[in-house]
Amino acid sequence: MELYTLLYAFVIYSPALAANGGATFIREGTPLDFGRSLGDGRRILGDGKTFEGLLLSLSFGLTVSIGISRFLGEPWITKGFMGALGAMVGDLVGAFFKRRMGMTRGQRALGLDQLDFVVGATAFMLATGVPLSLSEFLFVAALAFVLHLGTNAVAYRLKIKRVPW
Ligand SMILES: CC(C)=CCC/C(C)=C/CC/C(C)=C/CC/C(C)=C/COC[C@@H](COP(=O)(O)O)OC/C=C(\C)CC/C=C(\C)CC/C=C(\C)CCC=C(C)C
Ligand SMILES: Nc1ccn([C@@H]2O[C@H](COP(=O)(O)OP(=O)(O)OP(=O)(O)O)[C@@H](O)[C@H]2O)c(=O)n1
Ligand SMILES: [Mg+2]
Repeated sequence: MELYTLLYAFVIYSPALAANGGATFIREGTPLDFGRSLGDGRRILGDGKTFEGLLLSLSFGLTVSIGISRFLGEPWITKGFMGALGAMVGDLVGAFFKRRMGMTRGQRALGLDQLDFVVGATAFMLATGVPLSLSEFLFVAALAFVLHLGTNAVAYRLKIKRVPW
């Protein structure tokens, strides 16, 4: 794949990446599941998924979308935002499965933690009519996996994240 294609893939996923990073700045907030549990006795989503985190992440995602739209054209405000929204929905689906598997908030789920938001962003961007190739997806997934390990270790040291993963 050409370098240009890789750069393009990174740019169109950047609202989603920024959204996922943005939520981390909220350490406590109103849980999206309002503290409710399912029949299995476990929380629907848990305390790590809040209204405040969702709002902040979408604001970051929108800001970056507006930024990339200056180069890619106005439709990217919507397309980028859909990527950010998809990332956060993917993160919620990931948390839902973690709770169903009996994992507590912040417990490590290698693979799921790094890729839930990339899968969500991809699904939402495809639904918005963004043509994504498998190689672009695989590139961004691999990049997000490595970046996620790095950013989270740094975010933990800066006391932004509770756990280093
Ligand atoms: C390649 C290796 C091994 C290391 C790379 C090290 C690296 C990239 C360091 C960057 C360090 C940095 C600037 C850290 C700041 C700490 C921080 C704010 C981290 C936020 O990200 C945490 C993480 C949360 O994920 P989780 O909730 O699922 O656990 O988000 C992961 C995000 C990504 C993998 C996407 C890439 C993110 C970034 C490059 C930085 C974070 C982006 C923002 C804060 C958004 C900025 C947006 C605006 C509008 C200014
Ligand atoms: N919708 C969201 C997503 C994230 N966060 C904040 O960002 C932190 C890091 O997000 P993430 O790593 O995705 O959550 P975890 O703490 O790992 O929780 P879970 O096990 O539910 O994924 C969360 O703890 C929470 O403080 C939030 O407030 N609202
Ligand atoms: Mg997550």
